[in-house]
Amino acid sequence: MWRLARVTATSLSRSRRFSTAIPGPCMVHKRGADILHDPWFNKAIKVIRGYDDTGFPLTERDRLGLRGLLPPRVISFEQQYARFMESYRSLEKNTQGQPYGVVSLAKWRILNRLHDRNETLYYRVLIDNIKDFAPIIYTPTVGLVCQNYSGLFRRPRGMYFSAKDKGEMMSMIYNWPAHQVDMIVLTDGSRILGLGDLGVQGIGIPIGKLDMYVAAAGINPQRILPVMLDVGTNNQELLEDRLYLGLRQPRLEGEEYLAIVDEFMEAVHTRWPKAIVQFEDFQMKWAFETLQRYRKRVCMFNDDIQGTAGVALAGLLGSVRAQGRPLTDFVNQKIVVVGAGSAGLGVLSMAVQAASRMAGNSEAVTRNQFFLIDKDVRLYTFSLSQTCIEALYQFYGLVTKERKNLDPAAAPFAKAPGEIMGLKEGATLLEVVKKVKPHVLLGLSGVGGIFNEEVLKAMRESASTKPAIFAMSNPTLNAECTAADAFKHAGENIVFASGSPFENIDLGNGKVGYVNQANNMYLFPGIGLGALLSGAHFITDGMLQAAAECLASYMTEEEIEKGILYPSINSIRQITAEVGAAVLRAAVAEELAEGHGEVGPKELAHMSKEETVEYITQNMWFPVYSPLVHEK
Ligand SMILES: NC(=O)c1ccc[n+]([C@@H]2O[C@H](COP(=O)([O-])OP(=O)(O)OC[C@H]3O[C@@H](n4cnc5c(N)ncnc54)[C@H](O)[C@@H]3O)[C@@H](O)[C@H]2O)c1
Ligand SMILES: O=C(O)C[C@H](O)C(=O)O
Ligand SMILES: [Mg+2]
Repeated sequence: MWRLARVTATSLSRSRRFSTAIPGPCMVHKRGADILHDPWFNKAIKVIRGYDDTGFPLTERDRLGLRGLLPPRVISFEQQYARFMESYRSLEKNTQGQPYGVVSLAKWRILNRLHDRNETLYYRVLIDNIKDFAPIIYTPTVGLVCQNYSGLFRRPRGMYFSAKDKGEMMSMIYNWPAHQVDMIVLTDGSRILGLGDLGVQGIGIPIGKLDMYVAAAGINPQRILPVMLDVGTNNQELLEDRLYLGLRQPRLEGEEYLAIVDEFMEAVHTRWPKAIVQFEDFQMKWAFETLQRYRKRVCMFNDDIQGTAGVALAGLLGSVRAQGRPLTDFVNQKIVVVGAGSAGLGVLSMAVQAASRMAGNSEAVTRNQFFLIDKDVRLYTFSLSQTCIEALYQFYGLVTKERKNLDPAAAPFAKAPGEIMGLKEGATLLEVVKKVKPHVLLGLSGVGGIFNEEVLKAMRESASTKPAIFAMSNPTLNAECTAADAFKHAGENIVFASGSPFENIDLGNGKVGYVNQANNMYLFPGIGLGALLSGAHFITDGMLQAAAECLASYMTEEEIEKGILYPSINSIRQITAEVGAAVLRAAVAEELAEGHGEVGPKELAHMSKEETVEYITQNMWFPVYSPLVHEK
């Protein structure tokens, strides 16, 4: 089977290059066309011009029954790489000026075709060009892919467990060909980015997330598993779409729903007890419920709640540093959070914990600095002549304890009457920003454009010398505001971060408005990798806190001063190695680390921080062609 390619730690300085990996000989038990059709072993690629470029040396052709199945010319991996990149760049040129959706889907298709044919080359071009390709195989384009799923995927990826498979999952799980699985990303398609319920089409999210696990954390692509729990969909458009490939029924609810998740989790834990399970893009009520249900039974975490919380906390601490204030000044920051969903409440809960630890006071006291805005639905009755009309009125406003049907998960963050500076229950976002003058305005609402010109202008009166605008909703069109609008209306001295990537803004006179990507991609790969290599059976708040603190401390003073709160995506492998080390060392400190492979708990406990980073790095898979036959 495939061996982990070794990558020396020295190559993992903050520059990006990796030294050459030293592949071990790898036996393959397939022959002839079966090898060409297996993207894991295939060394041929099809470029746009339609002919095969092939990297199989003559020895392998003779010994693996490939002679005559390929054109005679053997070209190197580097030549194949250059050929693919040439095809990609010419696609970019030929589609210039076409609508964003057309261009990004065309780019996704050429990458997906390579993924289907030659995984080694696919992951190498992804790792080497992560800044260009992450927005295509991940956010924001992955949202478009999910919306157009039925017409896009050529080769099925991952596994699908549906409500019709009840009672069958324990046997189904053995249909997956890999004996070992390290990372599983699971969704039920109920809240795909800010696009809502996309049913079975949401499988694109686990696939994209796991591509980031391979690219950022060096998880071996033969040991990943994207999973869709298809429990139906409430998306009427999909139910009526004759091409829809999922169950044509409304979503399961209550115990029926949980029974499906339980059965899947039991099956996967039985076959791969050490696999890490990441829950992704579940609607809020199930996101919280499943996290509490499984986090003490399986090594799992919910990325939208916990991964996002860590990334946002790192950005909040960075925005304190950007004001030239000591980190402990975080407890004096006034923060407005728009969206009390799985992500928004996850962020609030981690931020309150961090602030109350810093201030040494109760979480109740600390909550004063946070203001939460979310939807409220009120029943109004009007009398019209003899008839009485009842109408449901939905609006978005400040969450206070006076709110009638307050979601229990949001209750801890509801303001008491005396804490709202004269504001009323349901005060609008603009009223809150004008009155509170917040240091930070953070959006996780899923609704594009709600940080409108008035709201952004009101942020000019912020109590902060560097007001922070975090428009974290995805994909791009769902961002609470664009980077250009933020710098234009809130002023040039803001710090800005968004969930989807925007280009930096040219402010004129040589000044640049730096745009950060506040996306959980900076943490989930390190959380998964650190938990995996630690051998811990659970992912604790302490491990997640360590991940967030590692990300928060990663940036240098000069980067922070420029308004750069997160690392460039080009250094995502370096930050992932450090986050993974922080998570592993937290597991050791909590005596949860049982080791991984030949490295036991004692060795882990004796590693210094630097040695832990190196250990993590040494275990990052890197794509190179391995010999498929022994030379002699
Ligand atoms: N940047 C990241 O890393 C990251 C991480 C997780 C989620 N997200 C994004 O955040 C968004 C929300 O994700 P979620 O899981 O919390 O979804 P969710 O559906 O659980 O929560 C969204 C919340 O926003 C509220 N809301 C909607 N419109 C609003 C408005 N105008 N004003 C105030 N509140 C409003 C809803 O009532 C709901 O409570 C999505 O777009 C998602 O893609 C980004
Ligand atoms: O998927 C992402 O880009 C981040 C996050 O998990 C989200 O749901 O938006
Ligand atoms: Mg998500």
